[in-house]
Parts: sequence; structure tokens; C-alpha cells
Amino acid sequence: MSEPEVVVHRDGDLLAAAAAARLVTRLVDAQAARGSASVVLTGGRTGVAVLEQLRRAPARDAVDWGKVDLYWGDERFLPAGHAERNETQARAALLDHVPVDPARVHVMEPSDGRFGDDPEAAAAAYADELAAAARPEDHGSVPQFDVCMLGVGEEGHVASIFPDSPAVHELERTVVAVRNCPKPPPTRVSLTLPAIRRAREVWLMTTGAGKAAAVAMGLAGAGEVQLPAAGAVGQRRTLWLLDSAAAAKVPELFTPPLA
Ligand SMILES: O=C1O[C@H](COP(=O)(O)O)[C@@H](O)[C@H](O)[C@H]1O
Repeated sequence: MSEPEVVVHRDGDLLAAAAAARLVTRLVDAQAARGSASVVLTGGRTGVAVLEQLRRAPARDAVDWGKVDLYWGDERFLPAGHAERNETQARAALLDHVPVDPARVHVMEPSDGRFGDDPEAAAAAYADELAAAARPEDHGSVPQFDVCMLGVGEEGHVASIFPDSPAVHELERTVVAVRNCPKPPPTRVSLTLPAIRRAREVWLMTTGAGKAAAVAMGLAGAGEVQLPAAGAVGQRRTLWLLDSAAAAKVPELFTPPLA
């Protein structure tokens, strides 16, 4: 597992543009090395802003989008096409604008999908989908994602893993249904921390003063039960991509000059 690294950008727009550029490089490198690439997308303001910046970046065409597997870290369990679904927002921001292979767009089922209003069944199906995509070299029931992008909530949640919730205690399953979320909508489907930790690189991306306390605690060694973001660690790299407001309380040890 990797030690956290911090990159601070002047503001959220710059962070989103820089993360989009970083993602292009990472996907191109993965395709050069292995023929294809995989990325876990996140919902939330920063995650969607990164995809919007990627849509606008001419360098996006350096990626062979037909050879990218796209997954989600979590999904709001709502009907297909609902404006608050992370999938809907990712499609509008980027996926509808690049030539992805629909078979490689691995969505979490909506609440009016194959399993109806049963988030546990939707979570189990996604776990099966991940297991089917894992190759022998992944050494487990989850693909070794090239990049797992995550937002960070004010109370330190990542994906839909909230502090001291059943999901943060899950050590076996790779995907779980989440009920009674403190942030609406109350029902979600989420990767678990063990699944997230299979990623080569985990990028925790967040902006704004409201996130500063959670970011500082995550970097100061908080436990993952109290602060799930602290448990989101990549195999090779764990990057905290912050704007200066979110970085305001970061321990000095981690504070590099503005990027
Ligand atoms: O609801 C969610 O929120 C988090 C954080 O969102 P943000 O707007 O505060 O950046 C996000 O990471 C998660 O995917 C999403 O479902």
C-alpha cells in the first residue's frame, strides 16, 4: 500500500483541469502497457467537474476510449436517467461525447432496473460484474483498476461509505447496498474499502473550505471507521488532489507549494 501524497491547486477549476490532464496521461500509459485501461468514476461536484474538463481538453483524443473500462465507486439508487444519478451526470459531462464501448461502461443498476427496488440485489450483481472482469493477474475478485477517483464528503465519506456505517466495517464483500445515508438520496450502492484498495492509484479529489477538516484528519492518521477517506489507499499511489481552501488545515509535512 502507498503513502499519501498531496497536490494543492490554486482553485477548483485548476484542480479539475489538472486532474483531467493527469487522467489522460494515466489512461494512455495504461493502454500502452496493457492494451486497455480502467477507471473508477466518482460522483459529486469535483468528480463531475473533472469529467467536464476532460470533455473540453483536446488531449482527450489521445485516449482510445473504446478500450477503457469505466466503473463507478458508488451510485445513488434512483431510476434510470434520474438527474441525481452519478451515471447520468457522468454521461452528460463526458461519456456521451467520447466513443466509449457501451459494453465497457459498467453501470450500477438503477432502482427501476433488472432488480427493481432491491439495492442489495443491485450490489450483488455489481460484485459479480467486477469478479467476471477480474483477470488472474488481478489476484482477487476485483480488477486492479488503473485509477480510482473519489470525492470526499465534509464528514469524510468516500464513495457511499459513511463514518461508522455498516459499509465501513465491510471487509469481505466488494460492493454493498447502503441504506439510511445521512446525505440524500438515502439509498445507494457502493464499492467497499477492500475493493477501492485494489486500485493501482487512488485519487481523493476535493475542493472548498467545508472539506478542510476532513482532509486534515485523513492525512493526520484518523481511523477509517471515523473517517472513511483515510482508508482509501492505492496499491501504488494515493493522491490527495486539493484546492487551496480544502488544503487549508493539511499538516505541514504534506504541504507542497501550489501547483
Ligand atoms: O453523494 C456523493 O458525494 C460525494 C462527494 O461529493 P461532493 O459534491 O461533496 O464532491 C461523492 O464522492 C459521491 O460519489 C457521491 O455519490
